[in-house]
Amino acid sequence: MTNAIDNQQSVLIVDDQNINTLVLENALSPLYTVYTANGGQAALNILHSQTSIDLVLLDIQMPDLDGYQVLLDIRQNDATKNIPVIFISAKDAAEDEAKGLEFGAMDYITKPFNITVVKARVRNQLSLKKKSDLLEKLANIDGLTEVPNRRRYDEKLDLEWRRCARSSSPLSMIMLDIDAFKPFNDNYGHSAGDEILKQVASTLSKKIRRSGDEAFRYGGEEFVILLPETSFESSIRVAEMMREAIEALDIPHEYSPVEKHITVSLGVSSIVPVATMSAKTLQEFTDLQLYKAKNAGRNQVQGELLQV
Ligand SMILES: Nc1nc2c(ncn2[C@@H]2O[C@H](COP(=O)(O)OP(=O)(O)OP(=O)(O)O)[C@@H](O)[C@H]2O)c(=O)[nH]1
Repeated sequence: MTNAIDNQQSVLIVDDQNINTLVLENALSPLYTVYTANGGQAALNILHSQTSIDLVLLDIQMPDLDGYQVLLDIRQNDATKNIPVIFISAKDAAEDEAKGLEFGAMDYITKPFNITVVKARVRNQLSLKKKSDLLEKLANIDGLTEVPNRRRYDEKLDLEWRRCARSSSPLSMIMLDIDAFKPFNDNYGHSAGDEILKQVASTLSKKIRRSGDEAFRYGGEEFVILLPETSFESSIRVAEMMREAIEALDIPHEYSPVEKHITVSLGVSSIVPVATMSAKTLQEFTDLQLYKAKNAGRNQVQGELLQV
């Protein structure tokens, strides 16, 4: 295995014949980070680990899991379903190639292969992968604040809801809304308002320490933070820390009825999700906590455990 270099794309070569693996590895490792597996199960072990793979070169006939079974697993798994696969096989009949492509492979190379052609096809697939990764990233990021957007939040909420339900662990949510943002915009101007949104987003992102936690722009001047596997008490502490951090920015707001600087209100809730319930239940309950914080005078955290 070659050491990963920053920004270098990664290729996983799967073949039970060592000689094929060696030839491919020699040709590709000067250009990419290369991983190798000598069977289907070994390939899935690599793909299911944290390693990020950009392309799989997959043999079809292997003694344990064959290439079709590996490809099926790749497509069924959320974390791997978008990884392009090139079949590389001695099965060289037109119907084998058609079957491989219909199965979901992006390309099909027959053995014995010409290494220059393999390199060109690998380069083409990796170039497409780079573009689709970029589009995926842009589709999930809020253009103004550069934090993940509502679309990404909807996906993540659904994913974490199901994950926490499986492990019976709490999922917590914080909803945060800037206080008196309308008078800020009205008096300081819309672009000054945009700057505040950027500063709030960046402060929230800095305050997020655990790897599973994430802040999203929910819409307008509202943000939502998801904290998987986090207790209600811990989430209240995180919310209070965020409130203090934004207040500490000390951004003047002469027209706020709350303080003479920018403040935020936060609602917090937690639940141990059950698969039969909708994740929106938690969202609506957290929104209710935010409403309580606004009604109780703003610049504060309100929360309640959601029990089923
Ligand atoms: N600058 C800027 N303003 C935005 C953006 N999205 C929403 N807003 C403004 O956010 C303000 C939200 O105002 P309201 O919902 O009345 O709330 P508020 O004045 O913050 O009052 P409370 O939330 O009750 O404290 C409106 O003036 C919107 O125009 C944005 O992207 N940029």
